[in-house]
Amino acid sequence: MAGKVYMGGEDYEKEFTPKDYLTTFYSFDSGTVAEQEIVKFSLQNLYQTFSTGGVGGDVLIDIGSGPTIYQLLSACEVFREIIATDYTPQNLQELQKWLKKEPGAYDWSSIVQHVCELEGDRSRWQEKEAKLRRTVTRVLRCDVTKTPPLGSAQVPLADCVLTFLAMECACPDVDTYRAALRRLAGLLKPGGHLVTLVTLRFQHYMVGPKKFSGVYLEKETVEKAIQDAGFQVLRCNCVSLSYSEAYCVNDGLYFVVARKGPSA
Ligand SMILES: C[S@@+](CC[C@H](N)C(=O)[O-])C[C@H]1O[C@@H](n2cnc3c(N)ncnc32)[C@H](O)[C@@H]1O
Repeated sequence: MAGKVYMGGEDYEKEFTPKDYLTTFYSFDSGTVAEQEIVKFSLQNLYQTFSTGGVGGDVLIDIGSGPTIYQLLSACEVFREIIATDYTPQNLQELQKWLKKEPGAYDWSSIVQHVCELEGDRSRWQEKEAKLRRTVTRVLRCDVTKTPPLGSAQVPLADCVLTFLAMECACPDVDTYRAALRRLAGLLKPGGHLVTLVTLRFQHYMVGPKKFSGVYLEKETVEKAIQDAGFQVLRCNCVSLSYSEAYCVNDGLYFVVARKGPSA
């Protein structure tokens, strides 16, 4: 329906079309400049975090994975197991299509090649894809507004929780966002890492013709919510990058690496 703004769980299940989302935001080589710059910013920070940044370990849980795998490409070199999660069943199906190399799966090769270039050898991109497929062991439903966020799934405490561009879409207000971060802290071992990218001053984004809203967050609100959830911020990178206005209305991006304190 023209003009309707979608928000939260049920709307995602009914209205979110993975392929529309992927072609708008992840066309990369053939896409729009603003979206390409944001993917490059994400990949550079993820590469740094999971290489010289020293974040690694046994299990990484990706919260709100959506239909995307770009956020896992550097992490798969330093984690034994990755668990991808999302609210929306059709996103999990899209992920499985790529993981199982099924017909119609999204072509991530230009982004995979970019990550391999960052890591020093662009030619190993097919090896990298195979490595990621081996490392993602589970694809689970999740709802960050519920306790526990992964429902009845039995998962070990993780060494890292990754969540990119999801929490601001999942939470209608700051209190829900703060509570959701505390739930993510509960998924981590003490000393475990939170790695997150948040769109600042987010108003809405388009998935095909559908408009989805979320919570409007300032940098300071994100930082305080992370600290109040029991994390110590180790590294942050706030930039004025914004999406093409036709696709998403935000003003800036905030990348944060934080560590769960002993008492959290
Ligand atoms: C903008 S997409 C981000 C996808 C991907 N992480 C990326 O970096 O492009 C937002 C995602 O949040 C998910 N989501 C919405 N509500 C959620 C909730 N309550 N719990 C977990 N995920 C949710 C949606 O299904 C969607 O995949």
